[in-house]
Amino acid sequence: MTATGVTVRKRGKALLGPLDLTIAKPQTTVVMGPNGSGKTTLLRVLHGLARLGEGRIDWTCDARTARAAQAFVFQRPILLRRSVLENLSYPLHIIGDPEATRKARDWAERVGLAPMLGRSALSLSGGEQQKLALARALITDPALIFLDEPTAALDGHATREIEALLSDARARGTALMLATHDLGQARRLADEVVFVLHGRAHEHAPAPAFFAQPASPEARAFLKGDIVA
Ligand SMILES: Nc1ncnc2c1ncn2[C@@H]1O[C@H](COP(=O)(O)OP(=O)(O)OP(=O)(O)O)[C@@H](O)[C@H]1O
Repeated sequence: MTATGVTVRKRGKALLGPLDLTIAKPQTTVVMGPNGSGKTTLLRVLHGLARLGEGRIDWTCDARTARAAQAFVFQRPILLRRSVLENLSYPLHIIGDPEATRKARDWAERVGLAPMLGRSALSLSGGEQQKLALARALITDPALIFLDEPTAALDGHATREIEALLSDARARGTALMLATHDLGQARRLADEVVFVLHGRAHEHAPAPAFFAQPASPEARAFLKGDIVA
């Protein structure tokens, strides 16, 4: 994926950009940066949820095909007012997969939601809901998943479970693009880091290099926990 001169505006105000970014291979790209720097807007515009102002976003295939092979997981899971089973099988039913129900049961087993298949998704705990949202994103075997602060509202146990699912997905070749405020999570999961500041990709580096020796004073300050404005 290559983003060139990407901007997003809302009522004339620049929310993002101009931003240039190339993600070369399936890996875990962690997007970090201060509040309001544009992390969410970046994920949204790449996935087509925010309207592109100027610039272009090129995928290795056409944009429609690329986006059909992507999923987006939000901080607060957006679930159907239906059972866990129906939520899980929904993306497969949409594409007419005859094995939708069997695959949904398999995934429920994998993520520990098998005993809750018949329950309303909205009756689950926050951690269970996020596991469900993630399993529903993974069930179609997407090429790329965007995750916007997926564990920000969760406790340590639920966070660990979500991170294990993300590591599994990554090991199976799914690319992940994850915005997080959690420095520990970034260190645990990132192959590379995009540090966003004032709507631009201020730094983009392999994770070990970024954490050991960030290039800019702003990234150094951010990693130290200083306030970066
Ligand atoms: N719908 C909107 N209308 C107007 N301004 C918006 C809207 N969404 C985001 N913004 C503004 O765009 C800028 C980028 O916001 P964005 O949510 O992408 O940042 P972020 O890095 O994800 O922030 P946070 O870490 O606080 O979630 C901010 O200045 C924000 O106030």
